[in-house]
Formats: sequence, C-alpha cells, structure tokens
Amino acid sequence: MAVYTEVSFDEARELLRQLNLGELTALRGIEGGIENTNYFVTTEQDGRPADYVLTLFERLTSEQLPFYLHLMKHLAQHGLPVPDPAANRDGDILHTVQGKPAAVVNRLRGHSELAPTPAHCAAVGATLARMHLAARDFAQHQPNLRGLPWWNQTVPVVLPHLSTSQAALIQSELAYQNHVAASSAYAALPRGPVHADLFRDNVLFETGVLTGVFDFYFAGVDSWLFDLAVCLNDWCIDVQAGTHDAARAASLLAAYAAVRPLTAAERQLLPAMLRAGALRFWISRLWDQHLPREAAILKAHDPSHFERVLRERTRHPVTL
Ligand SMILES: Nc1ncnc2c1ncn2[C@@H]1O[C@H](COP(=O)(O)OP(=O)(O)O)[C@@H](O)[C@H]1O
Ligand SMILES: N[C@@H](CCOP(=O)(O)O)C(=O)O
Repeated sequence: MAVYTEVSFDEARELLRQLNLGELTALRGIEGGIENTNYFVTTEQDGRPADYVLTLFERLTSEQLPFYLHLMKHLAQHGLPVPDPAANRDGDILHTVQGKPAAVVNRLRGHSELAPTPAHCAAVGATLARMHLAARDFAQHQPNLRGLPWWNQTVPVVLPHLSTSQAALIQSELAYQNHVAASSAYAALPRGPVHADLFRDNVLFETGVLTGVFDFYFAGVDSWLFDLAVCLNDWCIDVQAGTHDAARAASLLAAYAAVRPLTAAERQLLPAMLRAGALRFWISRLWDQHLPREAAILKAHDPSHFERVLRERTRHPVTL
C-alpha cells in the first residue's frame, strides 16, 4: 500500500487539465513504494491514451523538491530515460494536491529486473555514467540528505536497538567513514548530482533494454563513486548471502568505465565506498524499522541484509 492520501477523480482531472495533459480516463493507486503516495493516471489526448504517474510527497518539503524535479527534467532533456515532470502554463513543475506537494511525470515503460544478468548490469553501469556526465552542468545544488552528517546524527538514535556486536560494528564503521571523508583521496573524488538509490526496483527493462530510471527522491550532490558503490551493492550482490557477484560487478564496472573512466582516487577508494554504501542503507533501514512514521511504512526493508553486506565488504574488499 502506498496511498497515504486519497486523491479523488475530480481533483486529479482538474490537475491534468491544468497541465494540458488531456482528459482523465483512469486513476489507480500504486501498491509498490514506501515513501510517497503514487497513482497511475491515464488520459486521452487527441483520441489516444497517455500514461502518467501522480505523486503526492508525504515527507519531502517544497524546499527540497525543486532539486529532484529539476534534476529529472535536466536529465530527460539530455536524453536519459527518466521521468519528465509536467509543467503548468506558468512553467511550474511542483504542484499542490490535498495541501501536499505533488508532481505528474510520464509513465516509463518496462518492468523491474529482480534477477539481473551481467548484461542488465552493463546497461545500468552505462546509464549511471551517462547520468553523472549529463548532470555536470545542472545548476542547482542540494547535498545528499542521507550522507555522512545524517549517518552521524542517526547512528546514536538507532544504537539502543542493536546487539553488542552490531553496535560495535556500526560505531567502528562510522568512525572509519569519518576518517575516510577527511582524507586527501576522498577530497579528490569527482562529485556531482547523483541518484544515490539506484536499486533493482528503481530501474525498468523491456526485452532486455533499459527503458527507465526513476525515484530520484534520495538524489543529491555526492561523489560519483558513492553512487557507483550503491549500485554495485544492490545489482552485484547475492541477495540471500550478501556476497559479491564478481561477474555482474565486472560487467557493471566495465560498462560504466567505458563511458567515464575511473580516476586513481576512485580506484583507491572503491572498497571504502562499498562499505559506505552498505552502512548508509543499514542505518536507514534500522531507522525505518525502529522509528517508523505513524503506521505509514508497512513494508520496511530488512536491515540485516545490509549488515551482512557490510560485514562481507569489510572481510573481502573488492579491489580494482
Ligand atoms: N515514472 C514512472 N514510470 C513507471 N512506473 C513508475 C514511475 N514512478 C513510479 N512508478 C511505479 O511506482 C512504484 C512506486 O514508486 P517509487 O518511486 O518506488 O515510490 P516511493 O518513492 O514511494 O518508494 C514503482 O515501483 C513503479 O512501479
Ligand atoms: N532502496 C532503499 C529504500 C528506498 O525505498 P524506495 O522504495 O523509495 O526505493 C532500500 O532498499 O533500503
């Protein structure tokens, strides 16, 4: 269930009219997702059906949202297969529905590939590198709001819920990541707007071709290597064991590097960033599990998965 706020047919029809997207014919709540209220919307335009997604933002604010929405528009204008937020007559892409910030984007074709092959991983690697390069001249700046300062703030909050060995691991990893962030190699990492949550369920494929990347609502300015590490930690991991899949990782990395070769600092810090990526999602899953919003998160993700990935990444560093 990811309809926290009910939208009536009339309200949706009015918004779609204002956006000049045709006459509403169908409105259906989307079950997947945990953060926002999402609806699939169909309209009729010039006698043809057109599909959109209407999102009401439940947690993100009107101050934070322009960065995400304009980044999506920027990437779409650069030919990336990402949702393109629809503007009204005044050019605004952030709207209001039921007093909440809202957006309407085109519905991307395809299905999530939850059992990816090296070929799927190559497509993800190449697209990630293209997104990094295309976002270089994106003018707006917003930090990754789930970056190191948030980890430092949130670890003490989740700590009381952990076993002794988990507490020791999370504290020592946090200390290590603070140490890495202060290093000259870290300062040398190329940075820019990154997706920061490019998991299997945020990418669509159709007959083996990557047709969509969505859910930019954890995006922010961070190192490109962090984004790459987040991807490797999801696309190139055995989900049951949390272990590294060398064939899929080689494929993703080679395709990424064919578009944008890695720098010396990136090659050096890959093992540390793989640990950082695992720590980031271990912390957020613990936070969602132990400090849920009022009955809102009904499908909290399992934190122990990223605890396993972090232990694996520490025990068996992947070097280039
Ligand atoms: N632009 C889009 N095109 C196609 N499907 C989409 C699009 N945006 C969202 N979806 C669908 O909605 C579901 C929930 O979206 P998601 O962004 O993951 O929600 P949340 O941010 O609430 O977690 C996705 O799994 C996908 O099926
Ligand atoms: N990918 C994150 C959770 C983010 O949720 P989403 O449904 O908005 O992608 C995780 O797996 O912990």
